Amino acid sequence: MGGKAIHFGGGNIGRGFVAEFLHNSGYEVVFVDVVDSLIETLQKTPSYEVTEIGPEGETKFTIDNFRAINSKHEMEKVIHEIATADIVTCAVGPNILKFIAEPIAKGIDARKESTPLAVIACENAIGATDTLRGFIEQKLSEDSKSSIKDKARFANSAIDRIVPLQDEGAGMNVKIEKFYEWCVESEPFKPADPPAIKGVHYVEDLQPYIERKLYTVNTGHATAAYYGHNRGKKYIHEVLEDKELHDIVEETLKETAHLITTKFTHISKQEQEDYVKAIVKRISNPVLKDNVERVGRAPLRKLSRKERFIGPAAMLAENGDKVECLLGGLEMAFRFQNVEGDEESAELAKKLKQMSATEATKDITGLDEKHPLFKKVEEVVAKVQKDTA
Ligand SMILES: NC(=O)c1ccc[n+]([C@@H]2O[C@H](COP(=O)([O-])OP(=O)(O)OC[C@H]3O[C@@H](n4cnc5c(N)ncnc54)[C@H](O)[C@@H]3O)[C@@H](O)[C@H]2O)c1
Ligand SMILES: O=P(O)(O)OC[C@@H](O)[C@@H](O)[C@H](O)[C@H](O)CO
Repeated sequence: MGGKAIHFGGGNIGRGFVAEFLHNSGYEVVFVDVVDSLIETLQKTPSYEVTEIGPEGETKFTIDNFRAINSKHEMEKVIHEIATADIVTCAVGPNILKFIAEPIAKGIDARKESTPLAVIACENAIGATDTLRGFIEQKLSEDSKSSIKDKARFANSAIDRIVPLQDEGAGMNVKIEKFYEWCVESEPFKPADPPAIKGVHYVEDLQPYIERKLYTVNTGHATAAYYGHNRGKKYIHEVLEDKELHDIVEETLKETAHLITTKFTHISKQEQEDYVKAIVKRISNPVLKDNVERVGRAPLRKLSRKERFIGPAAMLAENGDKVECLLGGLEMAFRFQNVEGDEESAELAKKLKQMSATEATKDITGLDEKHPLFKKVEEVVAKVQKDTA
């Protein structure tokens, strides 16, 4: 075990989850970020603490054996590190993948290692590594493209662990829930073994894992966040303490549970019910103090075609199944406008002002006008537009 892992994004999930696992598996972690203060602090800090909060109390881990590079100022260094690394991971947000592709491509071009680089994107999105790969391929030399299997292997992943915003003054330390699930595709590494990262669950077929995660954990979370924001709640656990909103979250997850158990027939109704129960318990945890604005952040991304509302609702509507609760959460997501510090929420407000309901539905959700869900979503958009005019 051991080796070197380059991790893009020294934020919450990066420091708190991905780096913890890589560190505990013997890898030296090189953080790459664009925030000067973050990189400077990491460079001055020999170690930081990850505190896992579970039902039986807290467990602390010390993370050391890391370095940090600012890609805004030292791109050549980043490229050199990638050329000599074993693994590249990232947790930067799905919209940032296009910006980190160039140094990865140049690092792959410069590789002389006999083993391929493992590239694993750790974002809340379906096929995030494939998306990153697409951007990387646009920047790769023809030589690397023709021998890509020898130079890099790309595996999608599904990553689940709640890392809330950290307390002011916490420095680099991260408070995190004890529960975790990190599933990674095994197929792309064959015939070699996948990277030895303790705690990673390698799977042949990631689709059921990522869809179940996004359309249960994140659909439930987002429903709570958008209703909560609308009702003036500060934290997710406060939303779940409200009986009416608690029921709304549970009813919404019955709709997505129907989709999951009919689409992936190896997941039984009982198994999905237990999964939902565990998730409602996780997001109700008051110790996490997870802000509704963090969970609702970037509403345009969350309202897009494969995301937590439109993704499951579209598939359910195609089968003529019930989507009313998902539409309720969707309405609240459309109402998440002009939230301080959230650029997408301002852009959402602008789009809803400037476009007709039909145009806004097409533009924001990516739904085709002929799709069986389209009219229902268009009605929601028109209603929000009328109320917020
Ligand atoms: N926090 C969670 O509970 C959680 C759980 C699972 C998955 N995720 C996913 O992980 C990703 C990151 O989430 P987070 O909560 O850690 O966010 P975060 O904002 O705490 O961290 C993102 C980091 O990426 C950095 N970054 C931005 N642009 C960059 C660039 N061009 N190069 C390098 N770094 C760059 C930011 O400066 C920041 O430090 C998201 O896709 C999120 O959906 C988060
Ligand atoms: O990270 P986002 O913005 O896609 O979604 C916000 C939260 O739902 C998310 O970060 C969860 O905490 C996480 O996905 C739990 O595994």
